[in-house]
Amino acid sequence: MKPEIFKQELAKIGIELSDTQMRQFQRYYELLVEWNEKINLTAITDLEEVYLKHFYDSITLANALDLKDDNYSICDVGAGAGFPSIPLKIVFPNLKVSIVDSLNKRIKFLTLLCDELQLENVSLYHDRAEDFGQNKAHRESYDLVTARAVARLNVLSELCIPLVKKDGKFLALKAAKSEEEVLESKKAIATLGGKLVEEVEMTLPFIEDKRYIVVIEKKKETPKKYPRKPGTPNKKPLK
Ligand SMILES: C[S@@+](CC[C@H](N)C(=O)[O-])C[C@H]1O[C@@H](n2cnc3c(N)ncnc32)[C@H](O)[C@@H]1O
Repeated sequence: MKPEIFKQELAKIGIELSDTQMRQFQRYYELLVEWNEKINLTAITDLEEVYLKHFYDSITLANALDLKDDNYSICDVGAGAGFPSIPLKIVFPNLKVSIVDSLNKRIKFLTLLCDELQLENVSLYHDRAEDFGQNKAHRESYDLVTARAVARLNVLSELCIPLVKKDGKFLALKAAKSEEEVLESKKAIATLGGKLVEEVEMTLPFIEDKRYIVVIEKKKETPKKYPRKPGTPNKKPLK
């Protein structure tokens, strides 16, 4: 998807990008490709593919809730090179973004990126989500928590739901087969204090790939023992 088409496709879903925002995406692309030569950030480096499969795909989260007016705090768990939260921050500058990732090289890239793009109200944390979720400063403190391509939903729920404040939402961006993952995770979601609200289905333009946003609302406090210690959610997923 060429940058101009990206702009047109976003306009179709009610998002109008300014010249400044278009320049921010262009600079994001340049830095991503430049840094990808030094540290592994993404397998996708072709301009049109980055605009579609990273930038546009990240912004599809806006199909699940209106991000325009509320000054939501959003935590992106395992954002890697910044997806989905940095494209969302460019489009919705009112968001208060926190990113937690266990790889310091990626946090360093994001520090430089946020500086170059002059993004305000972005906090970056080098930490494991399992420890971050037990940290009083972050536990049950975000309106929204999101993640893309980090783990299966049952594992991801343990990493993300503890960070969501009561009545807030966990939004998992998923590619195919999300129904299977949702079924497998139902009990874990309930154990962690969440409730499945809906699965928003959409299709990426041009390539017709299906995408899903699993929306989980936090109904009750998460029991203190979750998340368990680093590595355990992955080794012994909640059943
Ligand atoms: C496959 S990458 C996906 C990155 C990005 N979300 C995307 O969609 O392009 C997974 C990222 O999650 C991070 N990650 C994996 N497990 C984690 C954990 N337990 N706590 C924090 N970060 C984690 C990795 O360091 C990596 O940057």
